[in-house]
Amino acid sequence: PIPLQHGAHRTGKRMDADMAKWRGYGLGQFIHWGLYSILEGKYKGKYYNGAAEWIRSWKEVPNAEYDVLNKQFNPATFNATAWAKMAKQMGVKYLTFTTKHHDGFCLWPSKYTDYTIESSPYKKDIVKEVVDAYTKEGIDVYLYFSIMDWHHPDWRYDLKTKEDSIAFDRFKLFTKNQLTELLQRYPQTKGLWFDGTWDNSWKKSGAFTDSLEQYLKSLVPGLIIGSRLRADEKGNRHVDANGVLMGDYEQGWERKIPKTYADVHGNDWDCVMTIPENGWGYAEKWMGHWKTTNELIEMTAQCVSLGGNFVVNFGPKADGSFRKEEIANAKEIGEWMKINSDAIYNCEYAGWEKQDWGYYTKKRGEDKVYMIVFNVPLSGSLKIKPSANYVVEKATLLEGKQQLSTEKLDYGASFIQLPKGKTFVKPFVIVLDIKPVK
Ligand SMILES: C#C[C@@H]1N[C@@H](C)[C@@H](O)[C@H]1O
Repeated sequence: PIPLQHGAHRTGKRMDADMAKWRGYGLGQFIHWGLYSILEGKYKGKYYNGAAEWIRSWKEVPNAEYDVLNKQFNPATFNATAWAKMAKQMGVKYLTFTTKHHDGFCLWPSKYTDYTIESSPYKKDIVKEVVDAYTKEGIDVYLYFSIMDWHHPDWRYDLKTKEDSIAFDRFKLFTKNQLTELLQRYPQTKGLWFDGTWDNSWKKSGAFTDSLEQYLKSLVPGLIIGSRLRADEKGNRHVDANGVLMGDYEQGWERKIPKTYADVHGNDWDCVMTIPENGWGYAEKWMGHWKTTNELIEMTAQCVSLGGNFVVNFGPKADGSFRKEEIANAKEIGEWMKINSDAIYNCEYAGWEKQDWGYYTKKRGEDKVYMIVFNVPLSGSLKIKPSANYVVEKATLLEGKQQLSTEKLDYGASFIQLPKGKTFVKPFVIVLDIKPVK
């Protein structure tokens, strides 16, 4: 291997209790809320053809006009408890919430800049309201933080001159101070979700990213940080020059899901996903296809079946209310999770040969495999092929507990017979009680 001082300091998964809990979440919620929510993806009647939270980068929007939106931000009817209760009903186990996005506006009263919620008519500490409300509902909170900060005068995309480096040194201290502030003000925080770390300035700061991660974990032992924070001393991100993951889990699955288990390289991972095709902050017009609840449930099953978590993004309006489509998705996912969450929470990759009807998940530490069925074959028989180290003792519909008959086939496969005459109109789960083969 290539000798590295600031590459990965651990190979393989983190195996402590905090990470075990993270591994078992299954379903999470992302929330993007900030000044961009005021513009709603449009400006002077023209619609931005990009992600709404990036509208400041659109040439139609003068930065000076965007940057004073803080004077308008006033979600007077914002109710963090209502958000948390919607999330609880949806069945999410963790939240990732934007404290500061690329525009540099802080939703907490940071003392390291005046570009914060205190400079808005709203004034109150939104991060605290959200952290407290979700924690009270038993949902773990992770704080999203953009390293790239378009508003800060010392931010640099690259370090070309001595002046760049002097400015960026100030910026790195500013960053460290803000992160310290977040962890000290919101001690319930379970982890940090970094973004905006793709530019050369950060890639050239490998040593700093390494010391920063170690410093943050010294402040909060057990803190969970994904692979987007670090760069090694050669400018590699996510994985170091030896291909080893830098971070507690792979954070590259943004709006994409691994195809096979091989794609996750034995790492922990989660997928963060928009309901429209792209766009995280509120946009009046969602771009392209809007994912249905069944699609979002299938993506959840797909992620958990490959050993990851699935995180659905919500983009509330400037007043803190959610659009009706997101409210419907949350409600319908919650109704499905109420019946089927056994197949999602604390489950892992089963390692059985994937079949066309859907996805397997395996309960961590138990002899139970779940079949999450999306495609019922016309034959009404679902083929399964357990891994050689297990035999199936019993097959039961999770909802209603009806036992299903099975028919042995060659090569260790079996058919599971669905009840005749029963039509399935929603994805459903079959529980397989399995026994290890001595
Ligand atoms: C690109 C990019 C950012 N990463 C996603 C999680 C959103 O925050 C988007 O703006």
